[in-house]
Amino acid sequence: MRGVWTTEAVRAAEQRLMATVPEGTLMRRAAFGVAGQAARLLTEHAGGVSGRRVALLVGAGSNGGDALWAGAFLRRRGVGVTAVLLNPERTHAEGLAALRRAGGRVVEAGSAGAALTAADLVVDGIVGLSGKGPLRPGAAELVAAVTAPVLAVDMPSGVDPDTGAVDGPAVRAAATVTFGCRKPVHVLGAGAVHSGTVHVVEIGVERELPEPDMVLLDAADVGAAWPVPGAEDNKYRRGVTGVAAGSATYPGAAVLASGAAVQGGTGMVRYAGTAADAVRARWPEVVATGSVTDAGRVQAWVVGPGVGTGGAGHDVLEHVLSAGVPVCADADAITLLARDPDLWDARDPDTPVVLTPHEGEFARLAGEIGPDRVAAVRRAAERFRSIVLLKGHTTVIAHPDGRVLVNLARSAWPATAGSGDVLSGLIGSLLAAGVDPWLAAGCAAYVHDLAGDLAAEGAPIGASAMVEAVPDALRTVRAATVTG
Ligand SMILES: NC(=O)C1=CN([C@@H]2O[C@H](COP(=O)(O)OP(=O)(O)OC[C@H]3O[C@@H](n4cnc5c(N)ncnc54)[C@H](OP(=O)(O)O)[C@@H]3O)[C@@H](O)[C@H]2O)[C@@H](O)CC1
Ligand SMILES: Nc1ncnc2c1ncn2[C@@H]1O[C@H](COP(=O)(O)OP(=O)(O)O)[C@@H](O)[C@H]1O
Ligand SMILES: [K+]
Repeated sequence: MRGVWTTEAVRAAEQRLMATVPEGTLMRRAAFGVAGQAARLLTEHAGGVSGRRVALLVGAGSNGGDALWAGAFLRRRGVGVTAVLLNPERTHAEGLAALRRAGGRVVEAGSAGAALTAADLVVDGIVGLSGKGPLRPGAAELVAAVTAPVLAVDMPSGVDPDTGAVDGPAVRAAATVTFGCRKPVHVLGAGAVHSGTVHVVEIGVERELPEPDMVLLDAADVGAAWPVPGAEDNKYRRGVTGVAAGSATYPGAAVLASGAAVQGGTGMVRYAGTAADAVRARWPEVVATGSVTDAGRVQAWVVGPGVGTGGAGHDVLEHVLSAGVPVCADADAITLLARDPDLWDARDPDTPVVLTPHEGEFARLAGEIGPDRVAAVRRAAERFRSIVLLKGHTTVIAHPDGRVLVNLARSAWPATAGSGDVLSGLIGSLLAAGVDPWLAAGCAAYVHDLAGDLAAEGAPIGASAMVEAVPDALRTVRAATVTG
């Protein structure tokens, strides 16, 4: 697992560390990391390092200081460096002196045109963790004139450091070098996209950090958590997943959710609903009945996709919530819970529930998300005493105790109709096997995204192709467990 820490936690850790090392040490370590990545990007985009040109956009604080020191290190490797000062009176003095000593040029924002046009790479040292709001007009004008790839120092300027929200002009980086650990800006919403490829440079601060505020799963974590049957297992011990999804109008939702549960490795899928024929036709291994009351015993239910929001859907949801086994409630089940909160009374308080809304369903259930997605999902998890998984390019999964797991999509190919049904089937499969519901949601989101990426291979796909690719995705994460 990789942690993500808020700026507040990073600053506190930085203060503790600063008391133990000589002044300027952390900045030089940070800048050395920036210079290394700058050299790598110059090689990639301009075919070499020596003789290439770099422009530094330098703001008023330590972020600008990092950029200036990085410029000084790049000078030693023969790079032509020009610093563009956005706020000359408040420029980091030691960093500026270091760059000048190393032979760097310095210009003010008004005369930056030539340096920006000639640059093979631009380093964004405008603003870092103290950033508030979008780029101010002077900085925005300079950034708009950039055509070369941008390397962001610590974070892309103009993005909110703690929410990743972009609310106006902001830097779009090819890569970001950050220090000690990832911060929310690197993994949430638009911030994740604006950060480009994120490189974490150790500067010592990482040793001072408390428990992370959010976590990201690695392939090896997912591989280790995904159940593997042992010699003692049989289909029942592996867990039986009930799927209450689909209808005569939407049989596809039933086929996709059931198929994903099969491919996710559950011992048996029991389908209950009016799309039984369609499910049997595509997945003969599924035991299908017409109603949840005839379904037989299951260890977890997936409920909602395509069941409709009328009386029949309402009754199905009520039955499933009162069954005393973990439930993944998706799609129409969420709309039903939003419309009729009394449905919650059917749930035994100890029954784990995983809610998997997309943004529209989330708004219906818990109100507008607002710019701070993590805070909104945390509030909803606490309010509904459920795991809440908010879908999107960044999937945010909160536990009622405040823990948050984040999954960053590899691509947007999974944004296709029926894709959510696949996710709910995978979650059901893990819940039936007894995997902790918060981890189950995180692992399913990871495998769902990976299956989408493997199926797509750079071309559009439908949700059925994602179901087909689940075994490949599971082989990939299991291989990472063995090798990692
Ligand atoms: N954490 C660590 O361990 C280490 C951290 N280090 C580095 O320190 C950085 C944090 O530095 P920092 O606190 O000096 O402030 P920083 O982010 O440079 O902002 C400067 C000023 O910009 C302004 N400003 C605000 N918003 C703006 C906007 N939208 N558009 C334009 N300007 C805006 C605002 O000034 P204002 O004009 O509002 O008074 C603000 O005070 C951190 O990101 C990392 O790079 C490393 O050196 C070592 C280890
Ligand atoms: N921009 C995106 N990038 C990556 N994945 C996305 C993006 N938008 C949506 N997704 C994923 O696609 C799936 C869509 O789910 P949902 O909206 O419920 O679809 P449906 O109801 O049609 O099945 C979710 O798993 C979501 O995380
Ligand atoms: K920056």
